[in-house]
Amino acid sequence: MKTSPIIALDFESAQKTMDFLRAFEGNVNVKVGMQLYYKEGPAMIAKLKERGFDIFLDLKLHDIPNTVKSAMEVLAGLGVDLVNVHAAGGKTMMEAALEGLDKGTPAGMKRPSIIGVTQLTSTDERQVQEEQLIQATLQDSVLHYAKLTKQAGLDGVVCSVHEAAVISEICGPEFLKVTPGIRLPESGAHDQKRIATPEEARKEGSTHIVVGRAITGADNPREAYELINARWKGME
Ligand SMILES: O=c1ccn([C@@H]2O[C@H](COP(=O)(O)O)[C@@H](O)[C@H]2O)c(=O)[nH]1
Repeated sequence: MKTSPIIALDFESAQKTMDFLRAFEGNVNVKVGMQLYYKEGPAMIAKLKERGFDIFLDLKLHDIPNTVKSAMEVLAGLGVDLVNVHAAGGKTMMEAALEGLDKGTPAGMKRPSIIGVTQLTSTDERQVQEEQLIQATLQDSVLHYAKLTKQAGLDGVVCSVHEAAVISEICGPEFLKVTPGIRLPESGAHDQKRIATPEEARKEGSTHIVVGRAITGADNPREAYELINARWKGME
């Protein structure tokens, strides 16, 4: 994927999505999540590909290895650029995901990159310890999942900006650190717990930032995108 911000297309229909994208050229990255994909399916991906967008299909697969492998085999045929699984599904599940992706990628096409979700950016320290009953800090838990993801042969992780630097140290700078939870200083956190600005993401070594509501909820989404892109790339 290009290094420009990945816009989270959390819309309820193809119509609303394409209306929103009218202000954008095909040279931006977009993310299709559960809401849009479950509503519109593969036809939505085809529409976005037609317009030339790079696509992150964010379905966060988490199931037994055989099921994830078969599902990835299907997703590989869609022609998206990036897919993901939950690292909590374990190393064997992630290896199976990669196997399915390799198997399903049509001849002559590049295999989509695949990353593991460590701890959701809506999770905080208390939840890790009290709800997940993990006897470690949130950062150690994220780092553990990052190492597991790397051992399984995946291309990187979803994490927050706050863990990107330490993951780079341990897993290497080229290991993808795709970081949601991006906010401008003036915007609210909503349901996110581990938030950061585009500038912090650049300084901490995120390879990609995912931005939803700070762009889609703005009065002028194109202007918000340009501002975030400039701050992310250090052009402001
Ligand atoms: O840990 C994660 C993994 C995925 N997401 C997704 O990113 C966007 C963020 O949207 P905002 O409106 O910018 O909060 C959303 O689609 C999530 O499903 C995440 O936030 N955290």
